[in-house]
Amino acid sequence: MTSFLDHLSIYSRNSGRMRLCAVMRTFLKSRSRCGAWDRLLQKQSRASICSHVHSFNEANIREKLQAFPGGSIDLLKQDSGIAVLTINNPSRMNALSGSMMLDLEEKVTQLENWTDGKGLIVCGAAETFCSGSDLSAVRAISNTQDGMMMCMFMQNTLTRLLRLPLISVALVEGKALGGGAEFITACDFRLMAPDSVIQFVHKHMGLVPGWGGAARLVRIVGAQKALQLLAGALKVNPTLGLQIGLVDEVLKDLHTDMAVGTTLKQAEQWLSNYVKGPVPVIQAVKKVVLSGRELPLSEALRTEMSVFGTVWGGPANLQALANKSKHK
Ligand SMILES: CCCC(=O)SCCNC(=O)CCNC(=O)[C@H](O)C(C)(C)COP(=O)(O)OP(=O)(O)OC[C@H]1O[C@@H](n2cnc3c(N)ncnc32)[C@H](O)[C@@H]1OP(=O)(O)O
Repeated sequence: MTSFLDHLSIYSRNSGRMRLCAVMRTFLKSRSRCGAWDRLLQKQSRASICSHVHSFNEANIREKLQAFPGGSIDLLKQDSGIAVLTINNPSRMNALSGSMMLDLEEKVTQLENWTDGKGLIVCGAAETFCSGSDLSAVRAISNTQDGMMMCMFMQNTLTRLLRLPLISVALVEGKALGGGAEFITACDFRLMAPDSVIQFVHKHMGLVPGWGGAARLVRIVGAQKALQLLAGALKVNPTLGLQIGLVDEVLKDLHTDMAVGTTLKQAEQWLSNYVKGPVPVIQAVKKVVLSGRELPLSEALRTEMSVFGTVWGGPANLQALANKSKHK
């Protein structure tokens, strides 16, 4: 547990004012009766890490965010076990308004409680992904304290999104800019439509990522490439995305191949390869990979064992044994 908490100490190094680390330690230690998985995962953030932070008034930030309405985050949970989360604010290229940030958190909570879920596709409405934070809200809360509160709220929400026991994929059509580029790093996989672009434009805005996008990007593409993408504010097209490992697949061009269906259909098809099978097994797969990704080895091994215990001798395991499965 120590090392995981040490990861969190970055908050206290970066912000003398907020003194997050000590508070988070106390908070997470108070949960020590739960398994490693529970400690790691989202239930802590439901109560919200943020609410335990000195000088972070969650009600206050909610009120502030609510003052910037527009757009919505729509969630469709399907019988297939794949949900579709749509960033919906087309008149602003799906920029995230304050109310959409609140909406996103509410939808993540719903997904945390979705016991039948296996997969998640995150996409944007009207053939574009997301142009980042709504600039009118950014302008209005440009003081440091409000900016940091918004940043923490979004970090918390996107961390919970990434930690869902669902296999998630971002479907990038059009543009994923700024916070939109950060958003896609909070999914397990990324698919790009042929003419789409991912760009961490933060540098051009006099910013760095704040929604956890830099930390996640380093883990996805490595520190060298992440530095290039952020310092150069490079435009990542599908070819570059594939080359650096930011993108897992480029979708077929709808204009040249009418048979492939919509981009969403293509994404569902792609994801279906990874979510075939019983819910407990698919969720267990996500859990062991997530703990391997986030925890120190010794703790990841312990978590893996406890997750293993949930499927060993379970219905799917017994069925496979009874069928004398061969894997030719
Ligand atoms: C920690 C988070 C950091 C951040 O996310 S900071 C925000 C970073 N994002 C940006 O700076 C994006 C700025 N926008 C753009 O570069 C361009 O609008 C973009 C997305 C390339 C689209 O260009 P075009 O296709 O030419 O379309 P356009 O410029 O006419 O935009 C259509 C309407 O959408 C609006 N829009 C686009 N991005 C927005 C945003 N982030 N916040 C608020 N409004 C935004 C834009 O103002 C325009 O509205 P209107 O038609 O002029 O009323």
